[in-house]
Amino acid sequence: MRAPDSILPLRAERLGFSAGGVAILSDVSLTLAAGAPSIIIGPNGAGKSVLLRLLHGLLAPSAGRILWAGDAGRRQAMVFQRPVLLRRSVLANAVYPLRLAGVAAAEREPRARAALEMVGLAALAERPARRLSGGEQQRLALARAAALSPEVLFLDEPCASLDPTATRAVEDIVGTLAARGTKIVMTTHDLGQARRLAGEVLFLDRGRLQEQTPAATFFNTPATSGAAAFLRGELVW
Ligand SMILES: Nc1ncnc2c1ncn2[C@@H]1O[C@H](COP(=O)(O)OP(=O)(O)OP(=O)(O)O)[C@@H](O)[C@H]1O
Repeated sequence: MRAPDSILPLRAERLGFSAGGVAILSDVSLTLAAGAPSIIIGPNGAGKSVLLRLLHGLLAPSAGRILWAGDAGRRQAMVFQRPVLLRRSVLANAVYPLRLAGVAAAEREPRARAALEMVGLAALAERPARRLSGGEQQRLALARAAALSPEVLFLDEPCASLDPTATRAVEDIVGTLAARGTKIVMTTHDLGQARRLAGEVLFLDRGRLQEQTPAATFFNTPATSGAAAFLRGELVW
């Protein structure tokens, strides 16, 4: 089923990515539909970030193709492990992408402030963004993306360098966005986090998609021996 005017589902057909003659992703086919978060997990170097960058359009596939159901344009966004913030205030960082997106001037600040409120940074709006803690910076990056109301939000290891409290704050924001109807597609190293957030799990191993399975099924009865070994902690991260 597809809502009218939706950019979902997103389909990848036999996606491949090679660099310097080395295959990094091979033959990845998947469909991402609206609904609960899709969480991509797998050992170190499996190709999780590369897959996310391909889907977002930051990398061009060496093989296969990516098909959105509508004009994805600015309706999909990505937040990276280490956000790059402007050397300006928190508020200015949240306003800037709205200006780039052509949002009417009068609407920018209210939308940016609402997004800051959502991530718990409203009180820090006038602070220099680069003075924020790592967790606050990541929350600002999420606010900046959320202000654009994307239908799909790609998150690449958003909690990689955060402590448990900051991690939970980011997870709460991800949960809020998902509940509002934003499709979250996220990579993580943290199996606990995957259990907490995932509607479905995509398990990637050595550049191949081994499973795309509803989360409860994946964690209880993974279909592949590789995923079972990974869940037992037997695959190198
Ligand atoms: N643009 C690129 N050019 C060449 N090699 C790359 C490029 N991007 C990633 N790689 C290599 O591709 C492999 C997969 O990288 P990727 O970052 O997607 O893995 P990952 O699953 O996200 O790993 P990790 O869990 O360590 O973050 C790695 O061996 C990496 O060095």
